Amino acid sequence: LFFPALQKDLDSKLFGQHLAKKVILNAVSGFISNPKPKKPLTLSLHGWTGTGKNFVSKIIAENIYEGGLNSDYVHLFVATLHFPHASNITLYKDQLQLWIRGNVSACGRSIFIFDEMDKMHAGLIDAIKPFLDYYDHVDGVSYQKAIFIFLSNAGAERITDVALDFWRSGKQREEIKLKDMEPALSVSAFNNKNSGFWHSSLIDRNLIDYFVPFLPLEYKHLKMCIRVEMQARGFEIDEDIVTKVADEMTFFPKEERVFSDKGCKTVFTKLDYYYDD
Ligand SMILES: Nc1ncnc2c1ncn2[C@@H]1O[C@H](COP(=O)(O)OP(=O)(O)OP(=O)(O)O)[C@@H](O)[C@H]1O
Repeated sequence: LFFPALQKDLDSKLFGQHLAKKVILNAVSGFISNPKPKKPLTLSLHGWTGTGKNFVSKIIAENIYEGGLNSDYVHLFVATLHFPHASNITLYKDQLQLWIRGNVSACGRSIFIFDEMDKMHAGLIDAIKPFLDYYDHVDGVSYQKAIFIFLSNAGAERITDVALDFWRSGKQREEIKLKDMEPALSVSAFNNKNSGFWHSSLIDRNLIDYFVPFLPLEYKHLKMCIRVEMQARGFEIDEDIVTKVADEMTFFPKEERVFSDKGCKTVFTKLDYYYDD
């Protein structure tokens, strides 16, 4: 495979996401090794909160640019932070287009990450659409080497249902295939009021290259996240504390308690309690 460093990072750092790992590795290494892509790479990452969507985006960025998210060529937009007021949409739209254009003119291989896609105003999605398409140039600028990564919780409930079905029938999580997730990531799934129909306008025009499902995380994955954090803080791994922190998290569904409802997101603050001196 073309991108051994990315593979190594995903294998060692990303827990419990065999589907996402595979799709992302193929998509990114294929795209980077293609000298003349016909359109920018567009990835849409879906899943429950705290399951690794931002984390993976960071790993991708770090493998392409030194400094990762801090690189001048990597841009992160968070809908509620950068585009908070619906009344300013026209302004945001112009700014966003100028910004994307300016950055891609300076570096063709710019990376744009849009977090909270499901909270993004439809007008803003329209504003980025032309950049995602199969055009050689848009006003003299070629966007074909750029990478756009969209993050959202859209489809998360359906992804979780599929994972739960597998769990209930005693099958291994790793047996879940991409094809099992197709219904969860289909146009109809996004067309309900909860996930917003932002997606259908991108899907209809085939502007998204890959839909990447993130599975809800289990107890054992939380423990893995906690161990990583302990080591990062320079502590020996203390399995007693690992268990205590993992036990403090809440799991769903109520009866079976299989999946963490915050993913790995809050394990780190819970750890503070044990190392507060
Ligand atoms: N699958 C995972 N493997 C390893 N670490 C993970 C995983 N998922 C989450 N983490 C850890 O938890 C932190 C929070 O996860 P992250 O921000 O990636 O969640 P997210 O899926 O983007 O959530 P949200 O939908 O709420 O934005 C990460 O920075 C990482 O340290």
